[in-house]
Amino acid sequence: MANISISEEDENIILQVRSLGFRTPDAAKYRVLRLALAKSLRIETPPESGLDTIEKKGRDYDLEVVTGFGKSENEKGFHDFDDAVRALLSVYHQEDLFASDQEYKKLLQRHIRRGLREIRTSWNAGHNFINWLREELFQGLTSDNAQLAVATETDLLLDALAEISVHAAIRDIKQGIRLDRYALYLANINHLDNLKKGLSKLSFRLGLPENAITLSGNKEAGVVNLDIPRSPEHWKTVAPARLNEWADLPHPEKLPVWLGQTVLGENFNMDLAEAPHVLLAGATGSGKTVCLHSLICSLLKTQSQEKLQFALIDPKGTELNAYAKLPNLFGGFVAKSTLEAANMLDELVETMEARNRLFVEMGVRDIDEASKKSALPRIVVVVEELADLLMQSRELETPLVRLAQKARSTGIHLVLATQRPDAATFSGLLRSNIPVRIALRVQKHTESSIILDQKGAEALLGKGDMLIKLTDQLEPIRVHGAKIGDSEIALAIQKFGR
Ligand SMILES: Nc1ncnc2c1ncn2[C@@H]1O[C@H](COP(=O)(O)OP(=O)(O)OP(=O)(O)O)[C@@H](O)[C@H]1O
Repeated sequence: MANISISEEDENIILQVRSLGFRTPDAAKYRVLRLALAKSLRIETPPESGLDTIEKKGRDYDLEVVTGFGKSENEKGFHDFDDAVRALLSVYHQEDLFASDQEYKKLLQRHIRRGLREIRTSWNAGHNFINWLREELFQGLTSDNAQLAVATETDLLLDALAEISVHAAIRDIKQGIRLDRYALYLANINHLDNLKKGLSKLSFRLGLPENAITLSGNKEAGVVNLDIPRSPEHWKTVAPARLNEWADLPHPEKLPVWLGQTVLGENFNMDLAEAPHVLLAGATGSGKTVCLHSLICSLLKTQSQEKLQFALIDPKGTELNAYAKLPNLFGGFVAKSTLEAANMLDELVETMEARNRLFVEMGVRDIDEASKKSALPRIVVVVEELADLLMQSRELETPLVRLAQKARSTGIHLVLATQRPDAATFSGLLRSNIPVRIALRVQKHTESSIILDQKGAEALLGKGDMLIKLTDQLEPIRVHGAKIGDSEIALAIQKFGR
């Protein structure tokens, strides 16, 4: 029987695709050879004759298993599509390959070797295999074929769902900013349990990291939303211009803050005055500083100097420099050293107490009532790295806790950022008084639990992908931030300065 010989390198890539791409180490290897053939046929020029020689031979594959050549139609387990392959190659090479088995085998081997070489160079185990397949095999297709690509993806999803015993119909697919949202109709309610339990297997099966796929409710009965992330090349960006557009709208909130857009692209904003304090945590590089900029710039763009002051504490000394020239900074500067931070926190506690005394004299309960009689600015306190601050001086937790417990009614609000969400940084006393939590991507699910009281942040996509929990009762909302840069910050400061 005619054979297809391949090199040792090619045999290695077959093994890799099988175990790391398809993620089924015992899948038939000939599937990878067929993939290589498809890949080679996508190239317009015929494979060179140089491919006929190989340096280090790997092994031979029987054509019988690759195309079904020589198998009788009645034999079980193999579909003989040798005729189809032969016809394809005949058209491709403009020669009748039904006339010569030898010529057919030679050209088929060239294609397979070329295809495997292409796979070796364009895919590696770190890539998302499904996305790679989509790009490599379906790129540049007409819209009809693009629909075919979507259909293939949908089939893959349905197959993967069937493997975890979920039989579903896809009601709708919406392309979000970084995720595709599949609305799945489950005829049998028991399948919802299977889906919940099988989510990580589903992620694995679709070539995604564990927990990458998330589930949420849908208004329609029997329907759930499955959010499946796309690879970063296919993300849409949330442009910083969205913040400007949002800032131009009327805002009933006292301290409106825009943090980005939800999965399907709706603006996400909240009222920091109602929060009334926020923890913002995520691993290094997850986008904390950029998110802080979004928060600060929202306030600069919507508030005036008479209504708002910032108290800025930046133990790293590098992240909040852009705001050093703000006209009405609390204390007049950005606190960087431990001593400066300690003094600033003490002054904030004194301000809180002085305001409380003033409210008693005025016969009012809080800043809202007081502001009707005399202008008092709210104060937003930003700590850029809580862990650094507390490591330098553990005592600084005391004024922070006092502010967290009592400052709300006096119009002082805390925004505490940290890249180390551990029990030492975010102690029980702070936890119970900081209700709003923003989690960017973290390393471990235990860190996610410290921030949100549940896992999930370890599976975020980084770069401003976040889960926001507004109160203890609500499920966190997924939001993608905008990359607010120096020019947006400069413009926001200019607007506030006026
Ligand atoms: N919303 C976003 N959209 C796109 N890219 C982003 C976004 N947010 C952050 N990034 C990218 O991630 C990088 C790191 O962001 P950032 O400096 O905010 O992280 P960080 O969590 O503060 O890191 P560190 O703790 O090390 O300071 C940015 O330089 C930017 O390239």
